[in-house]
This record gives sequence, C-alpha cells and structure tokens, in this order.
Amino acid sequence: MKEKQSQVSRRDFLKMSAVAGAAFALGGGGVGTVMSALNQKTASAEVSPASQVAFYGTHQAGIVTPQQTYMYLASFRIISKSRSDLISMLKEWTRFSDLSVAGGYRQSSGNEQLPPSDTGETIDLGASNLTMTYGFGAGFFMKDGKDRFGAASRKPLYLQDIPRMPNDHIDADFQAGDIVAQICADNQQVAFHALRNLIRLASGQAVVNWIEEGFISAPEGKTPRNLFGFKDGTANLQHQNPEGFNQVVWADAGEPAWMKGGSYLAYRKIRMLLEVWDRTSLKAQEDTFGRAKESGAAYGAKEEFEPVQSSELPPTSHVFLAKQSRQAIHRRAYSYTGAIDPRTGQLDAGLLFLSYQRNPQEQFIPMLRMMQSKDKLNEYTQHIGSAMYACPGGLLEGQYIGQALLEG
Ligand SMILES: C=CC1=C(C)c2cc3[nH]c(cc4nc(cc5[nH]c(cc1n2)c(C)c5CCC(=O)O)C(CCC(=O)O)=C4C)c(C)c3C=C
Ligand SMILES: [Fe+2]
Repeated sequence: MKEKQSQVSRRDFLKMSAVAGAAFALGGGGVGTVMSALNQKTASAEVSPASQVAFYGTHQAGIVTPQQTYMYLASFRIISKSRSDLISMLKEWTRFSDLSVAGGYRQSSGNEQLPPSDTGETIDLGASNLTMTYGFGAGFFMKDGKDRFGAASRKPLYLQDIPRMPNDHIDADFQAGDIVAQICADNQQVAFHALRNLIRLASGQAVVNWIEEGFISAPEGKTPRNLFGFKDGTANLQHQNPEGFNQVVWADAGEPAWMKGGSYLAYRKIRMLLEVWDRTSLKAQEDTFGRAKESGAAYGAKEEFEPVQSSELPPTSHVFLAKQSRQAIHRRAYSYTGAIDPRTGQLDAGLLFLSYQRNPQEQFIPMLRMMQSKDKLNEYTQHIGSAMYACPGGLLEGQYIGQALLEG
C-alpha cells in the first residue's frame, strides 16, 4: 500500500488552493479563473510513501485496498443547476484528494485577513493510508424526470435503487443522494479532515444528505470481528486475486466507457440488536452464522479458511443462504456506534455493510432478497439505510473525478 504521487500536481495545488480558499471565503465565483492564473509552486510536508495509497490508476483506491481502521461515508446532494459549476467542484475535489492522499495540506495565501486555506488538523499527521473513493447515485443521471447534467445517456447498466425488501426498516426520508464519498484512513483525524474539506469545497454546489462513521480493527493479517464478536470478511479471500477481482468486482463489458475498471457499491446500514444478541446462547449465535465464534471455522471444518460445506450448515444460517445464492461479492463493512436510542434505552450500533460487485442485479440483490426473507440473522438486525452507487474506474493524472462520465 504505497506509492508516489505527482509532486507537480500536489505542489501546484498547495498554492492554487490558497487562492481558491480566498475566493470561496469572499463569496466570489470564478474560482477556476483565479486558480488557472496561478503557477507558483509551494513545497509540501515530507510524508512517508509507506503510508500512501495511489489516487490514480486503473481502479479507484478504497475498493480492493486492504481495509483501513476508520471510514466516513458521506452522501451529497447536488444543489447547483450549473454543469460547469459542478465540474469546477469536481476539479476542486480531485486536487484536494490528490493532495490529501499524499499527506499534503493546503498552504495559506499569507493574507492574515483571510481564513486559512486548510483547516489544519492534519499538519504533521501524514497520509495514514487515506483513500477517497467516489460513486454516483441514480439521481445523478435523472431526477424528477430531468437530466440535470447531461449524463442520462451514460447511465450505467445496473444502477438502480435497491428495491424494498421484506424486512426493511428504512427511514422514509432516507435518500441515496447524487454522489457518495467513501473516505478511509488509519487515522480518524486524517479521514475527518478529508471529509470536512470536501464539504467545504462543495460550498454552494452540493450539500450533505448524511454522514456515517465506521471503524474496524484486527491484528495484522487477521480477519476483523463485527460487534457480534464474529470474524467478518473471511470469504473475501476466495476472490482476493486479480482474476477473482475481475470476476467479482470490476464492471463488465457492455457498460459505458467511464465504468471500465469501476464497480457498483451496495450500501446497507444495519442496526444490530446488541442487547438481544448478548442474551443469546453461544450455540444459537453460532447457528446464526454456521460458523464457530472463536475460530471462525465453518460448521464441519476446523479452521477459518477451510472450504464451507453447505450440507453441514443450518438451512437458515447466514452463510448457508449466502452460498445458496451462488454469487460472490466483495465485502468492505465497518462497525458503527451511535448514542442510546431514547425510545428504547438500547444501544444504537451495527454494521455499515458495503459490498462492491460488477453487477449488483445479479450478485447482490437476489442474495439480499433471500437473506431478508429467511436469514436467522434477521432476529438480531434491522436494515435502516440502503443505497446503490456506480463508482467510475480510476483516474489518470490530469483528469478530474467524473470527467469520463460528464464529458464521455
Ligand atoms: C446481502 C448481502 C449481505 C448482508 C446484508 C450481510 C450482512 C451481515 N453479515 C454479517 C456477518 C457475517 N457475514 C458473513 C458472511 C457473508 N455475508 C455475506 C453477505 C451479506 N452479509 C456473504 C456473501 C458472506 C460470505 C459467505 C460465504 O461465501 O462463505 C460472515 C461469515 C464470515 C465471512 O465470510 O465473513 C459473518 C460473520 C452481519 C453481522 C451482517 C449484518 C449486520
Ligand atoms: Fe454477511
């Protein structure tokens, strides 16, 4: 997990952003004009390449990248009606992402009468394996019958909101939004800094629908455990190689060109009824998954990564049902905790379930539907958020986020 970012774009950005920040602060438009007038370079902090993940490449970082400890997931609604202002914002986000994943920060203009260009809390913290991954919701392509940004003809093949499921408790006001940003890092302050500044740079163009905050932790080389205490992510190993990723994760032929090397993100916010679970016997807990709690081994096996034999599993167990779907997905889930639910006095906590797949209609939706109707896990969970996004392929240096989508 490392790489060298372009020094030129990073340094250019340091200076350009200082002025862009000033333009925003003064409420001025024409940021692009101000920025393009600049060519002076400013040095950035030295950051260990070992803690950097490349922003540019065939695929976006943050999809098959080893999971970092912290995640923010933020849904944005575009309020601007202007395609060119949207593009300016995406260019700003691109420069900021490029800079941040390299551990840089925005240098101030030197004018003390203006707010600093960077919020400052990551100075000296380094890159912390920061990744910033972007996806587009169905509303980006068509909303209320309108093709707001001229993108409708380039809608990807399988992008649709996840249909309502039998056991759903989704808030009636929940909205997927137009753009999602998945921000992951091994330092929470670094991840939050990235989120906060994306919001800042979106000022006047896009607003936040919702933000989720996740965490996950495991010793090096071990599978992390979810809040039910079970190893979660074991089966990912089965496709964790370039060929496996092609079969499971990366978008297929037949997709618009901008989706080449991209993927679909399925998101479910799943509340886990911890108090109910904690009163459940170990046997019933293990029957729920069809795996042993401590070792993670499937029923009938001794070790975590031994193949699963479905005939050994309870027919309502989570893993049995996943296997029955005969589909694979790449899971990248994070735990979340909130406050105590004032109505029940119980903990509001659970799983921010994220999976990436090349075709959610074939891989994800039938699996979810089957699980929602038969899974023993449903006794202990409630699905309270739901969204689907199309995540473009990776960027070449010099391109901006969504360029291939917007400019075809
Ligand atoms: C629709 C897809 C899935 C949802 C939603 C989901 C929710 C969910 N899962 C766990 C805990 C575990 N899941 C495990 C395996 C597993 N889960 C899915 C899919 C969904 N999970 C798949 C495809 C698999 C892999 C099955 C296989 O091929 O073996 C496991 C077992 C260990 C592992 O492989 O990760 C656990 C534990 C929770 C708690 C949860 C919702 C709160
Ligand atoms: Fe699962």
